[in-house]
Amino acid sequence: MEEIIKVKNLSKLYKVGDEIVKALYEVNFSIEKGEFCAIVGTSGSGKSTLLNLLAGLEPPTKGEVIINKEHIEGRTEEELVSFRRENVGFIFQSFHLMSTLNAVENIAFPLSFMGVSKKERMKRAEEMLRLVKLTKHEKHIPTQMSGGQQQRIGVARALVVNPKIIFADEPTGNLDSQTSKEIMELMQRVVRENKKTLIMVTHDEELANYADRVFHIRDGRIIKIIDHRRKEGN
Ligand SMILES: Nc1ncnc2c1ncn2[C@@H]1O[C@H](COP(=O)(O)OP(=O)(O)OP(=O)(O)O)[C@@H](O)[C@H]1O
Repeated sequence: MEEIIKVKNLSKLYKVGDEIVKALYEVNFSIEKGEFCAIVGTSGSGKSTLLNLLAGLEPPTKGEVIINKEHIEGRTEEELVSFRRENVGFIFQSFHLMSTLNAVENIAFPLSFMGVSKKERMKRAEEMLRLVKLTKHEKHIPTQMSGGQQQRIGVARALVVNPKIIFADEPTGNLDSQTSKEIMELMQRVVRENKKTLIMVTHDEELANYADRVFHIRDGRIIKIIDHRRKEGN
């Protein structure tokens, strides 16, 4: 199995007044290509901090983040911008769709920064629209779609750039429980079919169980890792 993410002794400390907050403290793990991993914990446990360090959105205080055999800690902001563009897709809690663009244009949007021709952008966006089963809503702008449909567009948009890793921070935080399950099933399916690696942050243990492995985090430390793959005999 190919290792896509490895972290070694990863820590993020914040100084607040005279106090040092250990948002993340000496964390070690690795993730294989094609895994769907959930990071679960209560508010303030360090989930978003971990996601931000893995995605190269923030530098660690100490330790190593190795993505696809390359160290990303210690890189300049400019280098991180191109690292993210080439390797990473994001799915957000509040969807972050462009209100004036329709469904297919929203999906195509990230490709406009990558020198892809308009014809090719639309072709790839249409493929993603089919993947998330929203072809009938191609021309709908975000306000003409439900929350669940908007997040399916969010999933398609994250995939259109063909990233190695997709990060999702509370992707169903704004959705009802039934729609949340549908989005989890969609993410599980597209990750499997497209052999993508997905790292999702959630405070919801039930939704976390859709993942192959669940990392439980408390006070900035990983306290246990539940592996569902073993149960299935894989
Ligand atoms: N910029 C910052 N300055 C100081 N402390 C911070 C900063 N960012 C996060 N923290 C602290 O680090 C700890 C972990 O925060 P983090 O945002 O990672 O938690 P979380 O598990 O994602 O929480 P939530 O579910 O509420 O988003 C918390 O104690 C938080 O107060």
